[in-house]
Amino acid sequence: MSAPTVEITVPKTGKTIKVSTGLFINNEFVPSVDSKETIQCINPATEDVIASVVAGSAADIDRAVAAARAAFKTTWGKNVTGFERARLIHKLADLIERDAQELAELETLNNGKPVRIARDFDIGDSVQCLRYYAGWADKIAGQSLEVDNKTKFAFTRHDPIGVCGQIIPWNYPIQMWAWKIAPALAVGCTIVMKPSELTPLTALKLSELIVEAGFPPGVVNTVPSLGSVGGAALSSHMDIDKVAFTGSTVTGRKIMEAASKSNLKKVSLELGGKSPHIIFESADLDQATNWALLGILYNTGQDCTAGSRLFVQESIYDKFMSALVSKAQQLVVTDGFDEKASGGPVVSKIQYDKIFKYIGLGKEQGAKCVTGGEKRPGKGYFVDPTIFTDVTADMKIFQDEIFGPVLSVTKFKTEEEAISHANNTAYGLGAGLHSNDANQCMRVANELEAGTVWVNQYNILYNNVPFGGKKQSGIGRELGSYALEEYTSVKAVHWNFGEKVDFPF
Ligand SMILES: NC(=O)C1=CN([C@@H]2O[C@H](COP(=O)(O)OP(=O)(O)OC[C@H]3O[C@@H](n4cnc5c(N)ncnc54)[C@H](O)[C@@H]3O)[C@@H](O)[C@H]2O)C=CC1
Ligand code: BAL
Repeated sequence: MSAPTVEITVPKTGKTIKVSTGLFINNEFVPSVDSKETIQCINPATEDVIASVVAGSAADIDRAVAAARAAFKTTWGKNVTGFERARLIHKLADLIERDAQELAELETLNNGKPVRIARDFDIGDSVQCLRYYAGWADKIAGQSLEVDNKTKFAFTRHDPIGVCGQIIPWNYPIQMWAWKIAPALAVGCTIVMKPSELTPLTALKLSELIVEAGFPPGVVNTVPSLGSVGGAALSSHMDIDKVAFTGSTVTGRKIMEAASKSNLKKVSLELGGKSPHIIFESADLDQATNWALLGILYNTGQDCTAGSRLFVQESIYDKFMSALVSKAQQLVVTDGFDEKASGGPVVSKIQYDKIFKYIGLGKEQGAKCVTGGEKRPGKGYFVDPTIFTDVTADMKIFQDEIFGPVLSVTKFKTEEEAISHANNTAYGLGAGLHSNDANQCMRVANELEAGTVWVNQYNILYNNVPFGGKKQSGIGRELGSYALEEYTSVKAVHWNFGEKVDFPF
């Protein structure tokens, strides 16, 4: 039996896109084994239901894992050359590039982000990410190690780790899909992908491209499911070798616990943040205001590296803040299909309510809201850029990840004070600083406790540069050659070509 489909007409091109709303297993769309539950996909700009997709069960995860294991043992894993893996990944990248507009519009409908950004940045980067890892696929190599010049040597193999569960969030549904599958496929792993229940549509559409690219059945499988069902089943599965996750720190802890209580699978976690962004008095103030706004408002603040705590040196504070607030008020937050949109709605009612809860807490705890912070009338989960000043370290808006367009600003006097404020957090994902003093840039970058530090810029990532967190922002690295280590298992082979052993020894 095949799975149902839904026809969705996207506003910009007026095209009608057919999306399968079932599970994608063994290169086919199929209904659930036992679940009658569905997940409703909402357009956050209008609050309309776009589609309902299957809510996969634990039994569906079992079926997908079995397909992935069979492929790993037969058509993928060590049974396919790196050259062939590269060819297929390149083909997938080409197909995504071909369908970029359609995919972008579907992404905007379900996630809310501006279609221009979805197409040119999220999808543009995803295509590059696939091509970057396609380049690695035929270059996965171990080491040859001298242990004894006469009778023995050793070498290592970098084997694919096996079947990988990949659990992705809703803030970058296509891009996180690409970041996860590209390195895994490049080294020869097979995949069971669980998209976020809030944004499953593009992962289902991308699954069609997996077939068209020519990947063998079972190499990539997609199971839309609730986190507490499908995500939990993947994390505790006895036949999954690795779980890669992007999402909240709370869920990251659950995944690690489930992994430790099941088969001790390898886990990589890309979690939350409360990233500091420091503006020193020598900075180019016009540029620094632009980067500060991009840091907090890109993707409507729904970004794990959002520069949500801004520290501004006292001597430039008034001038900087007046420019920052005036620019923030010029940004257009509206339906992502509107050409003028710099930002769209936040993804869901839950996220909208969470953001306004924190805005309320900021006001209650004595921070000064200098722009935004009010609900708009009408439909859609729109939150205007919101800036709080006079924020102190004891306030909730200073410590907690809000995941919305809400900036906390704190004034500082000295470099030491700025560093101390910046590191006063349980998180350690991103950090940024602006200064024209090269020695200061180097000193401060060295002191900041974060997996990524941006100097005189913010939030710009490249596929060849590693990304990940320290402290409670995560474990492991994505992107760059570092991500390959997350998906490989190193085997040491010791070879004897002459040494004899006496018996009894
Ligand atoms: N670091 C990041 O990029 C992200 C951070 N977040 C943070 O998390 C907050 C809550 O958002 P949520 O959507 O609830 O995040 P979440 O961490 O619950 O969801 C992310 C993914 O984890 C899955 N999941 C949920 N519970 C699970 C479980 N027990 N086992 C395995 N997988 C599970 C979800 O289905 C989704 O696919 C946001 O307000 C934000 O602060 C959310 C999304 C991305
Ligand atoms: N911007 C990096 C990925 C994330 O926010 O989840």
